Amino acid sequence: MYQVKTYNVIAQEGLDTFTKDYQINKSDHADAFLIRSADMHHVNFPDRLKVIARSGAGFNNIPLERATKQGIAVFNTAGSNANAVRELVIAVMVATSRNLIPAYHYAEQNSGADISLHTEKAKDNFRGSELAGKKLAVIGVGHVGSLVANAASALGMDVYGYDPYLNTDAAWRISTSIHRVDSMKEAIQNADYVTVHVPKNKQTTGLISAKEMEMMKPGVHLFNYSRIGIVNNTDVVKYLDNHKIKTYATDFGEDQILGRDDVIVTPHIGGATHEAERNGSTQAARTIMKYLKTGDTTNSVNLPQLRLPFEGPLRITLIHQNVPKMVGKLTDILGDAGVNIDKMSNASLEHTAYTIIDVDGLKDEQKVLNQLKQIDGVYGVRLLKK
Ligand SMILES: NC(=O)C1=CN([C@@H]2O[C@H](COP(=O)(O)OP(=O)(O)OC[C@H]3O[C@@H](n4cnc5c(N)ncnc54)[C@H](O)[C@@H]3O)[C@@H](O)[C@H]2O)C=CC1
Ligand SMILES: O=C(O)CCC(=O)C(=O)O
Repeated sequence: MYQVKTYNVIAQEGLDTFTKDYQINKSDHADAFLIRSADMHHVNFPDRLKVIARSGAGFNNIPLERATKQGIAVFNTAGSNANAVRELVIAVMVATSRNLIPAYHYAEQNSGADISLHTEKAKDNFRGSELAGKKLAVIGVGHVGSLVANAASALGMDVYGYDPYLNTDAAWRISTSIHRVDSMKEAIQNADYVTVHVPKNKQTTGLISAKEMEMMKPGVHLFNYSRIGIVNNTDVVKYLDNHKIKTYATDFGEDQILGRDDVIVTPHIGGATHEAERNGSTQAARTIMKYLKTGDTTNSVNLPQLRLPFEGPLRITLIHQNVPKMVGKLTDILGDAGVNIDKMSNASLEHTAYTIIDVDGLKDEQKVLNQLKQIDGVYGVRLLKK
C-alpha cells in the first residue's frame, strides 16, 4: 500500500482518483506528496518519499535540487488551470479599461440617493476605453500566456508575444494572429497592456523592473498573475507615482502596493476555480500512480521525461548524475549478477539523468539494488514489479 500525504486543500475528485493501493493521510512516512502552494523549502523529505506532485503550474515552492539528490521525482500539472488564469486576466483587463471598480463603488455609495438622477452626470467620470485595437504584450507564451494571447486577439487586440524558450507544443497553441517578437523591448514598447506569464526562477526574478518600465509607454496597464518578485514592486510604486504606469494588477499582494486606487490585488485566485482544482488534482493523482507503478516521468520538472512501455516482469529505475560511464557501471553490476536486460532507456536533463532498465533473471534483489545505490552519483534506485 502506497502512502500519499496531502498539503493544502486538494479537490476531492483528485483524491477519489487514487485506486485501493493508495492510502491518503497526513503521515510523514509518505511515498508521495500531493501539494499545491505549500512551501516545501523547509520540509524534510522522508527517506521513503519517491514523488512530489504539484497540483498547479508553478513549482518555485519546491526545492528541486534537494529533491533530485534525494532521488525524488517532482511533477507539476501545467495547463490544468491555464483557462482559469486566462479568464481572470481578461476579466481584470476589462475591469481596468472600463473603470469597473470605481464605477461600482460610486453606485454602491450612492444607492441611498435616487441614482438615476445623477447617472447621466456621473458616467462622465467613468468613461473607459475599449480593448479592441489596443496593443497587448504577453511575456511568456506557455500554457497561460498562449490562452491569454489568443483570447485578447479574439477581442480585437493587437497582440505581441515574447518567449525566448517557447517549445513546439506551445507554439502550436498560439493563433497566427499573434506577432512573435525576439526581444522584451519590441514586445513592451508602445504596449497599452503588458501581462507576464513566466515561471519564477533566478532568471525571471525582477524580469520586469525599472529598466523595462522605462521602455513602456506612459499610461500602460501592467499585469502580474505569475508570482511575486517577477515584477519588482519597489519599481512599480515609483512608476505608479510618476504616472508612467496607470494600473498594476496582480494576484500577489505585498504591503508596499496595497491600499492604492491604481493597484488591483487579488488573493492568489488565478487557479481557484472548481474546474481548475479538479483538473489539477486528478492529473496529479494520475501522475503519482503512473510514476510509482511504471517510472514514467512525463511532465516531470526535475527529471528528463522518459516513458517506456512496461511489460514486466521487473523494472529497475535510477535517478543519477549525468556523467560519462554511468550507464556502463549500471550494466556491469547487472551483468555480474547474471541479470538479463530486456529493454533499456536513458535520458538526461542538464546535470541529471534517468535510466529505466527492464530485466529478468534478478535473483538476489536486495544485494543488486544495494550495489547500484552505492555507485557514486546515483541518487535513487527503485525496483518495480508488474
Ligand atoms: N495566479 C495563479 O493562480 C497562477 C499562476 N501561475 C503562474 O504562471 C506561470 C506560468 O504558467 P504556465 O503558463 O502554465 O507555465 P508554462 O511553463 O506553460 O509557460 C511558461 C512560459 O514562460 C516562458 N519563459 C520562461 N522564462 C522566460 C523569460 N525569461 N522570458 C519570457 N518567457 C519565458 C517559457 O518558455 C514558457 O513558455 C507559472 O509558473 C505560475 O508561477 C500559473 C497558474 C495559476
Ligand atoms: O491555486 C493554486 O494551488 C495555485 C495556482 C498557481 O499559482 C499555480 O498553479 O502556479
